[in-house]
Amino acid sequence: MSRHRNVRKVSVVDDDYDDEFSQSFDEKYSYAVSPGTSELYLYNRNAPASISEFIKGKIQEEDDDKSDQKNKSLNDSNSNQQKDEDFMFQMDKEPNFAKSNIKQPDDLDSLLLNSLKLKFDEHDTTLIEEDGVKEIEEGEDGKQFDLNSLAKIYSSSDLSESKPMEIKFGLDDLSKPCNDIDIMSTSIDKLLDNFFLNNFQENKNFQRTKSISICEEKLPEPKSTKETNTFSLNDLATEYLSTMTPTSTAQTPLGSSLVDLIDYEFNQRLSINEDNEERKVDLKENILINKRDRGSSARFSIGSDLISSSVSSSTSLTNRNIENFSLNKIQFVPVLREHGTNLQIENLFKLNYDSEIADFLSDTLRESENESNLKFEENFNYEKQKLFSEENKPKRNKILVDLTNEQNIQLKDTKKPTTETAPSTPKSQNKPLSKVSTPTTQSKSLTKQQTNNLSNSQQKSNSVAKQLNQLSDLRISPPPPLDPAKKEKLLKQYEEHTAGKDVISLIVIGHVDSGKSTLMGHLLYQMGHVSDKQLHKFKQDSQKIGKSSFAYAWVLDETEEERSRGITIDVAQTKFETEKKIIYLLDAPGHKDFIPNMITGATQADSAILVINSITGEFETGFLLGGQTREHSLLVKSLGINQLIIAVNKMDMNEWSQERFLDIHKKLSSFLIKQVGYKEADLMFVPCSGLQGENLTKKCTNEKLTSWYNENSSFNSQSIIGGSTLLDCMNRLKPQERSIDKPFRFCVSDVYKSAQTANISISGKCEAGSLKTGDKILIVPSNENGVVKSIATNDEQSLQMCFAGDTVTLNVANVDINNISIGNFGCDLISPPMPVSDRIRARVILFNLEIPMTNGFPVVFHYKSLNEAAVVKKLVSLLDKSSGEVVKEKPRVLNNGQSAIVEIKINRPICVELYQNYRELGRFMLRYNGVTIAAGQITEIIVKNKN
Ligand SMILES: Nc1nc2c(ncn2[C@@H]2O[C@H](COP(=O)(O)OP(=O)(O)OP(=O)(O)O)[C@@H](O)[C@H]2O)c(=O)[nH]1
Repeated sequence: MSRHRNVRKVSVVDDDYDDEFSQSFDEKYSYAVSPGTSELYLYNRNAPASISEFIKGKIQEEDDDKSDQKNKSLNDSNSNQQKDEDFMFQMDKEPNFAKSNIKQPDDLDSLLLNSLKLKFDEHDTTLIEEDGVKEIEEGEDGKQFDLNSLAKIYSSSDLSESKPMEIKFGLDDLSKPCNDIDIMSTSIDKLLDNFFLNNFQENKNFQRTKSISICEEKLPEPKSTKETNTFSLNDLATEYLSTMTPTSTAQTPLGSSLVDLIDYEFNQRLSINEDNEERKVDLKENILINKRDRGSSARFSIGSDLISSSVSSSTSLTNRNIENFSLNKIQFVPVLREHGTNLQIENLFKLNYDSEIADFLSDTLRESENESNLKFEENFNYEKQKLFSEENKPKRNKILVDLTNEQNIQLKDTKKPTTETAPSTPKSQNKPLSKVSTPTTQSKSLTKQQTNNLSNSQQKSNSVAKQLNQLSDLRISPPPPLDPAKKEKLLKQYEEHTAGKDVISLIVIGHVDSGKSTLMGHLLYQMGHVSDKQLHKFKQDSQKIGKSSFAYAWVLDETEEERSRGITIDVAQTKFETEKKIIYLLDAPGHKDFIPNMITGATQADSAILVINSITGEFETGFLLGGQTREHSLLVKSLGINQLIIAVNKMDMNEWSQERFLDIHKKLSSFLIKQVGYKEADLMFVPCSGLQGENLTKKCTNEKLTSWYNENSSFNSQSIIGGSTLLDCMNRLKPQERSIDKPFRFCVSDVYKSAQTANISISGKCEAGSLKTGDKILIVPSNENGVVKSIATNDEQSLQMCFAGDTVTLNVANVDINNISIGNFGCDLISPPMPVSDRIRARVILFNLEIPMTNGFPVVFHYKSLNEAAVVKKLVSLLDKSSGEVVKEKPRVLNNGQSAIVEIKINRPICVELYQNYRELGRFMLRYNGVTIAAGQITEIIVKNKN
């Protein structure tokens, strides 16, 4: 269901992990306890300890770990510290202890300060007071606090009987023993609850159920609107709505469906009433109205005012699936999930701007496959059409050409592109369907409406006129060859850009828990991309939640949910260089629920490391039908990944057994060669242990391995080169062909407002061509155009140019974030832009089909970072698998293992390229019911004629 996914970046080079992590929380929330500690506490469900006891335990543990010097200084002041700690402890235990022991306010201040300083690890701290609230402030070298950096002391100044003293650790919560707290597994839940509860608490007596504090006196027992202590977001949202609109009679009942809530919300917000029939089309349209009318400042959400207030400007959509939260950037909007046929708001997810929600709703509703959803789709298109109409024409200086509509395009014979005058009025098209298969010499001019738009644009800017001129020459033709002199210059620039190294995107795949993240985390550590300090922290923190074996995996598994669950959810990406290569590493999730994420990652990769769990029984599980070893290798091959390193991992668990390694090699290479279609020369098997770090970057010294795995091994072959390390295998990967001399194509995987400037940051992969700072960029299909102000790698290295194969972030000026979304493409303004269509013909290979494919077969179309609902409209012809010749026209059904040409209708127009023009962009996957059923190559792009 999740359609757009982001490839999360991992700043493994960032030395200050704490700082980065703590910044993931909104400043509004004063985390006295570091997020990590709060999390530990919350996850430790069975611990009856109060938070303070828990923290003390933690500090004790940390103290135990500290260096000798530190211990010495701590020991020197041991008695005072002990006293302070005892005091804190007593204070938690006995509500009146503080009052009876502190005679003057200063006593308390100094006691607390000392006590907290102790926890601050000797950092420079001061106690400040503002509006009766005392707060510990960090000193010069701030941001280093591990614990309690914002411990607040409320109402303590007069110590009167009437005012209870309250020391808050973390978010303002009730003091509750841990096992009474209803804990949800994601921090986002907690933040959400606090968010709502903060706002409701005064009037509504909502109980705070999911965070922590220590109070000297308990707050009055809150009342709940339910028997239980927890509330669904629905309840809260409904409550919110009734709070915000007290005069309204249209109350939405508890447990309202999503539809009710949205309907209600938008009627309120947009003043849609009975009199305004035009606007009161239906709920779904309202969403789009919101999207377009309210601009980027408005967010579609229940309680959007409140939500907006806690939103920072540099937010970003990382994933539409609630499972895939990253805590790095916090923003709240509802996540929609299906419950049978009823859609309900169930949780939150973050989103960067409004247009995403419309897309998302569109997907969600469409996927539930009922009548109203189809209606929604129509409305969506209707709204989209309206966007391009004269009256709704945005005032900004941009090109508004709906290239998806053939009515807007006139085919004409002229070989010359039109000049800079306004394009001619279109002639009507009578062809029902015009297949714009490749290559074609037809070019297209624009409609009257477009002409007007273009004329306006021309008046405003000559350069835009030039761009429009280019657009009028749209055609799906092979990319024009580059002038030889320019090509030579470009290749020279590329050589400088890469310092003569090959650039390779490498995805790490394999069955769940095979050790992918651990292997890569350890490799990055050995290569110096993770500091000892970071690793120490990962080890400590993972140990605290009983997951010490995941310490290395935490290098790449950055999100709280990934760490607590011990699985990778989103694709994490990092970059490093070897002797011969510049490697973009993508760590994919192994769990079958996250295959769409894995596919998104794989679409960006050139080669793959398939990680195998060599433990007896484990390899077999991953390899059996339904295991991800099989599925992943089939998927990556279908996506055009032709080289595979097979890391036979966890060899420490079977005593580095030669027999086991060779057994796995035999079974797997046979499968990969015979069934998946790899050549033996493109496979490299390497034994290793990610956990022990053996045979990753350095030659293994363990005799159990070196005795049989060396240059003289009798079994050495094309796919086993004895003695090679994992890094050797990476260096041995063959260089990829890059379409550097083709027109620029940039697949958008993330969009967000730049934190530093008013520009928009667009992350993604440069699939073809090149781009330099100062170049203009056209985003399709919205035809948004802007100027590239800067280019940066994901480790924030600034670049003058990017080339095919690079994964970068473009900082673009003069574009509207609302008109750019994940899955869009960036093109240059020199060559014809990328074709946009909702209908293609493709050659597909079918596998995993549980039911035969017939006309009208519903699928999810996975193309680069997009997943779109689609339908296989026609089975055009059955092909001979090896020769590709047509065996049968119009087959009635297709089955597993067959190859065919099919026509696919995608639910909305998207940017696509023909396989023969751009191999990188001509491939896609089809999934049905959560299973990948086909891989395909786009052979024709069909433009629909509405006449
Ligand atoms: N003994 C041993 N254990 C390992 C090795 N590599 C990983 N593990 C353990 O296997 C478990 C899973 O490791 P991960 O790195 O999270 O596995 P993964 O494949 O990334 O998991 P997903 O991404 O969720 O599929 C952890 O407990 C690791 O410590 C190894 O080489 N030897």
